[in-house]
Amino acid sequence: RTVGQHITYKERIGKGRFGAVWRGVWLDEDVAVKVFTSLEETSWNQETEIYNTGMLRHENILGYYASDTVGMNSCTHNLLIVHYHENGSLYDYLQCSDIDMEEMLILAHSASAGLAHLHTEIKEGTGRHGKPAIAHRDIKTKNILVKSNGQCCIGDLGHAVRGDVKLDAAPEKLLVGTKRYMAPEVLNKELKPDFFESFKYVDVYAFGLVMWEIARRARPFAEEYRVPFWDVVQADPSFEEMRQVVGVQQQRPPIPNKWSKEPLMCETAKLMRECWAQNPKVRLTILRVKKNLYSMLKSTSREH
Ligand SMILES: Nc1cccc(Nc2ncnc3[nH]ccc(=O)c23)c1
Repeated sequence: RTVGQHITYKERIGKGRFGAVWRGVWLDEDVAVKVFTSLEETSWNQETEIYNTGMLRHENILGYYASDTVGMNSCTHNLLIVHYHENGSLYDYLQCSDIDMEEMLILAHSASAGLAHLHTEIKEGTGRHGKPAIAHRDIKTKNILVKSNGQCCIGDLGHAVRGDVKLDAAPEKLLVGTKRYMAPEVLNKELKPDFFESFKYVDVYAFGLVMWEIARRARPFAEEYRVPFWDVVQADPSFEEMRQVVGVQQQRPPIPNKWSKEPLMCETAKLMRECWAQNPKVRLTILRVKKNLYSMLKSTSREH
């Protein structure tokens, strides 16, 4: 009896594009199990392969237990078993509570630390397996989870690509990710697939939008939760709609004037602007974003 059979399924907690997510118990551990239907085999394979890349364990990457295939006669199901987080996604978390500036910085910094770990190539060392640089390609608040310690961890690696493998650069293969969060170069179909850095620039653009979603919920200026471009494109926007708004008109989420009264909100606004710049090469690296957020975090009250 392989890993898949030992799971006790408790309740269905999510329904994504790729299969459903269940809360379960496996060997006394709370787990989340993503159940892929057989037609989502590629996404399950990709997410499994990425998780099995060496040295992918990190406090700000969604913890992986196992992948398994369980078959009931004809229909087989592919499973991905990960750590369970009661708070759910950052998208869920930001809906139900506003936050203070320190929480804002902890959420943003920890998410940037997870993305920085993905982006960073770690060379083989004595006794270390190393890891290739990895680009996520679907950064958004729904793919980031909130841990009980208030830090984020990055999930949903189904679209991730490694810097050390040749990518099938068929044009339609490059239009992955969530349209609302697509960078201008993706929407204008100007992405350079043979240049791995361009996938990192795409991640940083989306990270800027995530920072805006978090910052908007920070007291004393907290506003209702909104997704980026909530007021300029319709729900489930088309590719063409997003291309017009982000690619052609170069629109970005609005920075409220009242943020200029508070130095930390000013700096946060500056950071997100440097993430979502139209020209990919002008954007900060996620490592620089992480360092800036950490120095802002240190300047707030409690030590970190
Ligand atoms: N990428 C990926 C793969 C497998 C499960 C998930 N989702 C989750 N993982 C951990 N805790 C959670 N808590 C609440 C809702 C969730 O959806 C959830 C994401």
